[in-house]
This record gives sequence, C-alpha cells and structure tokens, in this order.
Amino acid sequence: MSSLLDIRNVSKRFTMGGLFGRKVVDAVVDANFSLSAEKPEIFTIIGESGSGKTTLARMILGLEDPTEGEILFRGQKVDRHGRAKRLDFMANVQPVFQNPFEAFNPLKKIERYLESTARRFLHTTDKAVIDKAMDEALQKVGLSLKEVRGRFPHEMSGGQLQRCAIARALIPNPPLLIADEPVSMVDASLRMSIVNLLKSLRDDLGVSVIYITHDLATAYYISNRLIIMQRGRIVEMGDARTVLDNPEHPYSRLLKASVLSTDDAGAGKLATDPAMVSLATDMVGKPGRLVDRADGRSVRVYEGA
Ligand SMILES: Nc1ncnc2c1ncn2[C@@H]1O[C@H](COP(=O)(O)OP(=O)(O)OP(=O)(O)O)[C@@H](O)[C@H]1O
Repeated sequence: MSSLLDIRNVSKRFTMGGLFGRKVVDAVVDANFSLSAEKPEIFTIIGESGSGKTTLARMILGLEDPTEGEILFRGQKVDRHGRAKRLDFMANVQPVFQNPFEAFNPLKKIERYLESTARRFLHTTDKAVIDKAMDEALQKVGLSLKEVRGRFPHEMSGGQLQRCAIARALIPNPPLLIADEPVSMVDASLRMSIVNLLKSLRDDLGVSVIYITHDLATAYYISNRLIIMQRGRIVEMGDARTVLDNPEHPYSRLLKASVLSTDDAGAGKLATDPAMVSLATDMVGKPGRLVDRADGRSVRVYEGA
C-alpha cells in the first residue's frame, strides 16, 4: 500500500533564553505514524493544551522543521525551503485553522481570499475559470459563490466563515487537510455541521483529514484512527473506537474521565480526581516504549510499571 504521509521518528525541541536561564521544551518526541494514499481517513490527534498537537501539525504543514526525524508526503521529504516545491506541496496539504475570524481580514471581502487562492494554485487569471473553481469549492461545503459574493467576514456566522475557510482550502483539490481545532471557536449549535462536513469530505470526496482536538466526543464520532499525546509523546494509538471505548494508558483514561473545567474551556485543561491525575502524570518525561496490542492499538509502557 502506498502512503500519503509518513511521520518517521519526528521530534521537535524548542530552546529559549540566553546563556543563563536556558529553557528547553521537547514539544514532540519521536512521533511515528503513516496515512495510506488509498484509504482516506480522519486521523485525529488528541491531547490537552501543550501536548504538542499544533507543533506536530506545523511540521506536517512544513511551517516548522523537525529537530530530528523526517516527514514524507507521497514518499518525498517535506521541504519548506524551495518556493516551487513549496507551492506544489501546499496544493496537496492544506490547513484549516481554529479561528475563522482570524483567518480572514475583516476589511476584505471573503471572495478575495478565494480568488487569490484560485489564481495561485490554478495558475490562471481567467475570471470565468476562477469563479467556477470558487463556486465548486463553496458547493462542496454547502455554500455557493452567489451567497458569498460581496460579503465581509463579519456578515457571516462563525460556522459559515469556517465553511468558507474550508472551501478556500479545497480549491487546489488537496488529498490532505490539516484541521487544527476547527470547531473550537464555532458556536456549539453549529459545531456538528462542521464535523459532519469533514466526514463528508472524507466519504464523498476522498480527502484525508488530520483532525486536531481535545474534544473526545467529536473525535469519537468522526475519527478512523487516533493518537493520544501527552507532553509531546504518543501514549496510545489505534482505531478510534477501540481506544476510546476502553483506553489503556493512564493518561488516555484520565482524558476520558475528565471534565474540562469551564473557566478553561477551549484551553483544554484537565480537572478531575487527583489520584487519577497523579497516576497519569507520573510517567511524564519517561520515555517508555510503544507496544503493539492484539487488538491493533499501541500503548506506551514503562520499565518496572
Ligand atoms: N515557537 C515556540 N517556541 C517555544 N516553545 C514552543 C513554541 N511552540 C510551541 N512551544 C511549546 O511546545 C509545547 C507544545 O505546544 P503546542 O502548541 O504544540 O501544544 P498543543 O497541544 O497544540 O496546545 P494547544 O491545545 O494549547 O494549542 C508547549 O510547551 C509550548 O509552550
């Protein structure tokens, strides 16, 4: 089976500060997984705030170089330095960000973004071709150019604007979308429609999605496979239902049992039974190793545990 994306022994270390007070953060440690080119899927990355989800996403998008390891897209190393290669890569791997209101300039009509994306990736200035591409992409997300034309971002709901952001990402017909918390800034009532949209992109258009979230409910609902990250390390990986029905790693269990504290809603902080927290956090920083289980999942285990 050929692969769409290979994450091979990928680590990212940030070093901050000067000679005195140097601080090192291991944002991602030795991540490994692959997505198949033949079988589109929603592959979810779950973890609380600071677990390394966004750093991993930024490396996949070629916005950040790994400190170690390599990322291959269709067998080619992701290279963020050559312009032509970069444009070709971006046509294939498109981001959808958390806050659609930040993704669009409030003073610019929405269609301007779609237009410039179409011009850039379709290499054309032909207005009819550009309009067609914009309309097709908008239709894929349940909108149309007629509805969007002439409108500014504030004239749309968060859900509609996120649809426009997804439509923009779909213009080059990418096989892979990287959606970093795409529903967390969208009104609760509209969230499911965006989640269902991601599902239909997979099922109807064959687009694979890396879905980044700390929301277990939507992850359970749409994911084929998932990884659970704790402080940069994958602690459990496998079929979404297998893992979430019966999580094995203490941190995965903690996530499932946790209620996100209301004051930190959106930040994904955990608030739960202290004994469980201590069990789940005891292994932070310990390397352990991922061990394959008979049910197809992998779980990080620790010497002497
Ligand atoms: N550019 C950077 N420089 C220094 N440290 C960074 C940088 N980017 C991320 N980090 C650190 O790396 C760790 C992982 O951060 P990351 O944003 O990837 O986590 P996350 O799981 O996406 O969190 P959130 O859900 O809050 O977005 C954090 O400790 C963060 O402070």
